[in-house]
Amino acid sequence: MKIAIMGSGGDAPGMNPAIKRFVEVAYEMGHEPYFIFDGLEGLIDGKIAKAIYKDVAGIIHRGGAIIGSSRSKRWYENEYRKKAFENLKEHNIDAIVVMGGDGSFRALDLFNKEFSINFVGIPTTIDNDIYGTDLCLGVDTALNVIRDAVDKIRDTASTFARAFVIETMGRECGYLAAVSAITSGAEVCVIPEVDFNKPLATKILQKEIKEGRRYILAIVAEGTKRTAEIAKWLEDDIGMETRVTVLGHIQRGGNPTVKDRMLGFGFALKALEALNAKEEGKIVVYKNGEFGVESLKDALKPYTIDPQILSMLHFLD
Ligand SMILES: Nc1ncnc2c1ncn2[C@@H]1O[C@H](COP(=O)(O)OP(=O)(O)OP(=O)(O)O)[C@@H](O)[C@H]1O
Ligand SMILES: O=P(O)(O)OC[C@H]1O[C@](O)(CO)[C@@H](O)[C@@H]1O
Repeated sequence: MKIAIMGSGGDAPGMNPAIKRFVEVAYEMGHEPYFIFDGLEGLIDGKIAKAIYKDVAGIIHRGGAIIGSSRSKRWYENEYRKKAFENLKEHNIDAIVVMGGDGSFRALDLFNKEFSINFVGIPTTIDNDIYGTDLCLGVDTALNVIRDAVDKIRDTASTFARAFVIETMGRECGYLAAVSAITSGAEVCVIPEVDFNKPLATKILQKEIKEGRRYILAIVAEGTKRTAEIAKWLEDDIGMETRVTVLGHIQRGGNPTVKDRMLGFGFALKALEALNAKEEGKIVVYKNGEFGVESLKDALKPYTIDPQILSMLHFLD
């Protein structure tokens, strides 16, 4: 088979190890690997090329994706999807492996329904908001970037006796904020999935300050849109000078961790195995330490954060 790999939506560390493994294993299995550059935008513009071993040499440690990614407005119009199909036909591509989030899976599903181009999805997003997989590619590296940032912020917070509000990415999903708050020992965590009990937090923090607490770390998920409000509350009601740090896109960068390299390898291998087994429109998942595939319908179900993680958030109760 001629199989192309592409990135789509937000990039995530681990894409390069996945790309490397994809090319190597595709050749081992007797397939011809291709690259689609710059995501759906590149697919529309015909940025497609055969991949060779040399392309993937020395990329294992690099964040981002050597093949690029994009969000595409044009993809919503049929005329551009038709153009994309013609580009694939020109190269006789049989199937696509797409590294992306739920939006990208929807995009490829629509394409498959219209033009019968099979695809397999690799859940790739730092948000960890895909149902059925314990981890998406890139999450572990993002968590380590956040851990490093919070450790550094703690140094200055404790020196200056200040409160810090640290905003994490994740869209509507509070996974990054929750796990970061737990593993960094933050005093406050505000995520979309849990009601934040402000009166209780006020009572506890005021008591702790009386007893000598010098600084406060508050981790707020971007999806709550409460960063400014929490900063004002810490300053006005809790009475501590407060600063805000929005971590932003640094969370999407950096050398992939060992975990993300291993996940990249495993996801790529499973994606190719799924295509060999003639699976149609499946999503690769990593569950309880094993790689498997699930239907797109399942992958698009609303994600849930592991209740064990949520239960660990009750450190303010
Ligand atoms: N329902 C849809 N139908 C067709 N195409 C879609 C749909 N949703 C998204 N897409 C296409 O897929 C692209 C990627 O989707 P999106 O921007 O939502 O990122 P994603 O894959 O969910 O990843 P991330 O988690 O990083 O945001 C969009 O820019 C758009 O071109
Ligand atoms: O890179 P962009 O298009 O600004 O998107 C940012 C969004 O993408 C993500 O990094 C990944 O989905 C989200 O956490 C964030 O809200």
